[in-house]
Amino acid sequence: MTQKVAVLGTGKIGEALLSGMIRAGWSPADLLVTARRPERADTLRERYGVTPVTNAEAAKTADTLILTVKPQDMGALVEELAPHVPADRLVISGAAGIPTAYFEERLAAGTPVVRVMTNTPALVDEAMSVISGGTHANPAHLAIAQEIFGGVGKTLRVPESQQDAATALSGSGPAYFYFLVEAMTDAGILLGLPRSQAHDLIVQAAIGAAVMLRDSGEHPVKLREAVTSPAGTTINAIRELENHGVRAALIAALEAARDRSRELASGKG
Ligand SMILES: NC(=O)C1=CN([C@@H]2O[C@H](COP(=O)(O)OP(=O)(O)OC[C@H]3O[C@@H](n4cnc5c(N)ncnc54)[C@H](OP(=O)(O)O)[C@@H]3O)[C@@H](O)[C@H]2O)C=CC1
Ligand SMILES: O=C(O)[C@@H]1CCC=N1
Repeated sequence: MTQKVAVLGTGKIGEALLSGMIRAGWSPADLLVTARRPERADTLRERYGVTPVTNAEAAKTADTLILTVKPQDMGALVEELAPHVPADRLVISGAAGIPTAYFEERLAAGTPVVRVMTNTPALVDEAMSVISGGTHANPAHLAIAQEIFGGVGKTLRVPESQQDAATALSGSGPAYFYFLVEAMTDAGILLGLPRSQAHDLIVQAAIGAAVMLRDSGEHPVKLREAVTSPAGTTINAIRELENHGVRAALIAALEAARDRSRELASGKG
């Protein structure tokens, strides 16, 4: 961990990663951050003891640059960085959609680029980070990305051709579960429960189900069967979910997210 790492564009994902790296034992002295607004830079310095720098300074000083701006802001950032990034810097992109080739075409020839799709549970060290290397990324570069993102949760290496799908599943995934919790809490209110109680019941059901999915090794169908008693309550709910096409809606939703990730590939959004 003797590397200097810079997080460029430290917003929600950048901060989640930064805070996780510090929890995982990185020294704030080895971490640089960049922000577009001075007050944001001040907040990050006060909160984490890290050093705010300009994008150009980060490019010159850090061994590894992690780019966590929105895909729509990536073009401007890469243009600003290009004259300053020596070809031996490892560039990690955390942006949805944008392929490693985009960076390789715009940065010094031979620059190693790694693409990572993480998610917001990085804030609680439960991220799923999906990692792919570009043309010049060797196993050592991938290992650095794995070390950094492994500090905030699980990692998985995939061919870059699967990154848009991974973005639809795990990158956006937390939002689908929050959406379901929100909808089920509304259902609880319809059934006469106070909102806070409905929220607590659904959240604990979600946590219990998630831990069983992770720890039991059982297929989700088996776990669902164990809840679904013959002529019981659950099967009535499942029938309504099927009647309303929830399974088909989820398949279509994730396909739409995958397609949007592909659209973002140009960096223009
Ligand atoms: N949110 C999520 O769940 C996930 C997001 N991602 C990816 O992570 C990236 C960041 O997303 P997210 O954290 O949500 O977005 P945020 O808008 O929260 O963070 C991006 C930050 O970058 C700053 N910024 C933009 N341009 C520059 C620049 N040129 N120099 C310095 N800072 C700059 C923005 O400043 P300002 O505050 O002024 O706008 C902002 O603070 C995206 O590419 C997204 O695809 C990946 C997985 C999950
Ligand atoms: O919605 C988005 O574009 C980002 C990428 C994955 C999750 N959030």
